[in-house]
This record gives sequence, C-alpha cells and structure tokens, in this order.
Amino acid sequence: MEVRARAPGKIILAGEHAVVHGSAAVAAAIDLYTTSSLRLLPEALTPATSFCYAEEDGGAGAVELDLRDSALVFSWPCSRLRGALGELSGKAGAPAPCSPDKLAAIAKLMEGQEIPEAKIWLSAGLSAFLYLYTSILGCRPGKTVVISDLPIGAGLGSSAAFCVSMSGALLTASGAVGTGRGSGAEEWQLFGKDDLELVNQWAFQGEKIIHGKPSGIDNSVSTFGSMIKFKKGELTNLRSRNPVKMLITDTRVGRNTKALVAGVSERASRHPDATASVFNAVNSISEELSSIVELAAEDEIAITSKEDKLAELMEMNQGLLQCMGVSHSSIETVLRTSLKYSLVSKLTGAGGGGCVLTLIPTLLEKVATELESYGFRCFKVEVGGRGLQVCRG
Ligand SMILES: Nc1ncnc2c1ncn2[C@@H]1O[C@H](COP(=O)(O)OP(=O)(O)O)[C@@H](O)[C@H]1O
Ligand SMILES: C[C@@](O)(CCOP(=O)(O)O)CC(=O)O
Ligand SMILES: [Mg+2]
Repeated sequence: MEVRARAPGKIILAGEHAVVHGSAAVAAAIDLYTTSSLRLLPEALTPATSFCYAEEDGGAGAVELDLRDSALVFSWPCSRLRGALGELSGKAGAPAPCSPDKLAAIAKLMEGQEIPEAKIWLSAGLSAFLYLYTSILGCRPGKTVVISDLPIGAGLGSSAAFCVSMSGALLTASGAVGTGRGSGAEEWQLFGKDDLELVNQWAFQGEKIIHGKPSGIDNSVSTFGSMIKFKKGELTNLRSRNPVKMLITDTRVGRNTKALVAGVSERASRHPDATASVFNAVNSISEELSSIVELAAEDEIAITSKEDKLAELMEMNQGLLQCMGVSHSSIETVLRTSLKYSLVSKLTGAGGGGCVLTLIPTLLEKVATELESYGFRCFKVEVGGRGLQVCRG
C-alpha cells in the first residue's frame, strides 16, 4: 500500500526572524505543495521476499529516497542503517529531539551518497529524512518519492513542507495517525487535531535539523493551514474575512535559512538593546496586522482602508528586516519596481534573496511582466488554504 501526504508552503506576512526571538508573526498557507509518497516493502527475510533485495544489502532491503525534482535517488541498505544507528524499533508517540550522537551517526550515513556539489544543500534535507524515517519506522525497508511545487531555499517554507509531508506519510504508514475527516468522494483527506499535533511535533524536530533554531511557525502553518498568528510556540487561527491578495516574486537568489537566522542572532548578541527594540516593534506590527486581517470589511471603502493599513505595516516590517541585515539588492529591485506601480512589498521568509511579497489590490499583470523581465519568477497564489492532507492508495 502507498501512503501519500501533501503539505503546503507558506508566506510570512509579518514577523520573520523576530519570531525566533519571541515576537509575534503572521503566516498563511499557500497552494503550492510538497508531496511525499511512501511504500513500505516486506521486512522479514523469507524465501518469498528475499528475491526483492540485492545481495549487498544482506538480503534485508534498503531505505530509498527519490527526489524527483532534482532527479536524484539516495539509498541506504537497512543493514548499514542498523550498524550506524542500532536496532531501532520505531516510535509512534511524541518525538524526542535528535541527540548529538544520532546526528553524528546520520552525518556518517551521508558519506558515500553522491550529492552533486551544486546541490550540497540537500544534505540537510537528507539528514532530516533519515532522522524522521528511522525514528518513526525503525530500519524497515521502504521507498519514498518526493515531489514539490515549491522553489527550494527561497523563503516559501520548502523545508517545513518537506518535514510535514514526510512526517505525515511516515506516521500514517506506522499506524500512529489515521485518516480522519474527509468527504467520501475526495481523494485527499484531512487529519483530526490530535493527529495534526503529533505530525507537527515530528516535523518541528526535522526543521531543527535543517534550520538549527526554527521558531516553529513554518511547520505549524504547513500542518494546520489557514492564516495564523504565532508567538512563542502558541498558534492562533486568524479568520480572514476578505482574501488577502499577494504576488510572490522569487528573485532566484539562493540563500540558506540556517545561516541567515544565525546571522540575526549574532547581530542581536552584538547589539542586544537595539535589536530588542527592533523585535519589539515587529511584535507590534504583527499584532496590529493580525487584528486588521480579522476585521470584517463589508464595503469598498472599508476594504481600501484595510489594505492601506496592511501595506503600511508591511512597509514598516521591511524596514525593520533591513535593520536585521537580511535584505538583498535583488529584494531592493523588487521593492523599487513595485513602488513604480504604487505597490508595497516586503521580503518573506529568511530573506537574503529568495521571495518577496507584493500586496496587490487587483492582479496587475504589468508588474509581474516587468519583474519577470529582470529574470525573477512570479507566482500568483491562493492564500490561507488547507494544511496537511493524506491519501492512501
Ligand atoms: N523537496 C525537498 N527535498 C529535499 N530537501 C528539501 C526539499 N525541500 C526542502 N529541502 C531541504 O530544505 C532546505 C531549504 O530550506 P530553507 O533554507 O529553510 O529554505 P525554505 O524553507 O525557505 O525553502 C534545502 O536546502 C533542503 O535541505
Ligand atoms: C526566518 C524565519 O522566521 C522563517 C524562515 O522561513 P524560510 O525557511 O525562509 O521559508 C525562521 C523561523 O521562524 O524559524
Ligand atoms: Mg525553511
């Protein structure tokens, strides 16, 4: 049987980086997904099953990860996993953080995997995969295929969508969570709250391996969907009465969240008082933005004033992100270009390149066309949709 789980990427409307330091942030799911499909293979070495496995695997099979978008397949013989990690039985309950010893053993398991130099950043994702797989299922043989609509390492939460979809597929295959709600005809089904909580906890541990010090906002919004306010691990669902329309521009300048988050923390330790004031200002922006999003706006005038306020708050947040040192010349190009059309933009995610949000009252094809003429890529997305969904086939 195959289990498929898909989890959305996200945009952060306000509060990235500051949220790592305890400020509030506002994020929403977008309709670009990462899908993990998992097929478990027979475990026991019996005459009936051993034909499936190669001799060099000791006849015990392998754990395989097929990253379709990168056209790369990685494989670890189960015997090698057992040798490195011990006899793991797999765990259905709440996760324990990955110990430094396990992390070191996982790093050794990367040796011999052929990761092209240009894609060396994938090793963090592979480590998160091995941690999640072996912790949840032990060293059982299986094949996982991952496909994603999301640009990787661009601020749209691909790391979280990877960890959430993977945790969803693994926990479903282990029997720890089951497909709950979902109307008969629908292929994709939603989990109940407790199951989502469990998936989210595992995904957070995976994010820790990729990000170092994640706030938890990305995995939470990818798991639960919708639009949320997030502060110190606490999540509040925001009921957005009118759709928020955003254009996303990927500058295609590569960056790495772990390094950017560490850079902001270093700046904070050099200038603790100044950065505390910046984080505090971001907190106020996120709080105000979340209350504006929830305001009912029945008439045109109310909608316009709501959008003006959102735009002003995003502009202020962008200025504070510049204070944190995470803007980039490509981001500034998007800001300048959108301003020509009287539109406001801010970076989203960790910055340093990656994606920029532009608040659009109505979709302006002209801005997108001009931005694409600089070599950037534009996405028009639905904001605030579903979180994790699973299907068995
Ligand atoms: N589909 C995927 N397959 C393998 N690894 C992935 C995938 N998506 C994300 N990752 C991992 O997450 C990293 C990108 O995460 P990050 O720097 O946080 O950027 P973002 O989350 O904004 O895309 C990649 O370098 C890789 O290690
Ligand atoms: C910078 C940060 O606030 C968001 C990072 O998002 P992304 O990985 O760049 O999509 C970090 C975090 O909250 O964990
Ligand atoms: Mg990330």
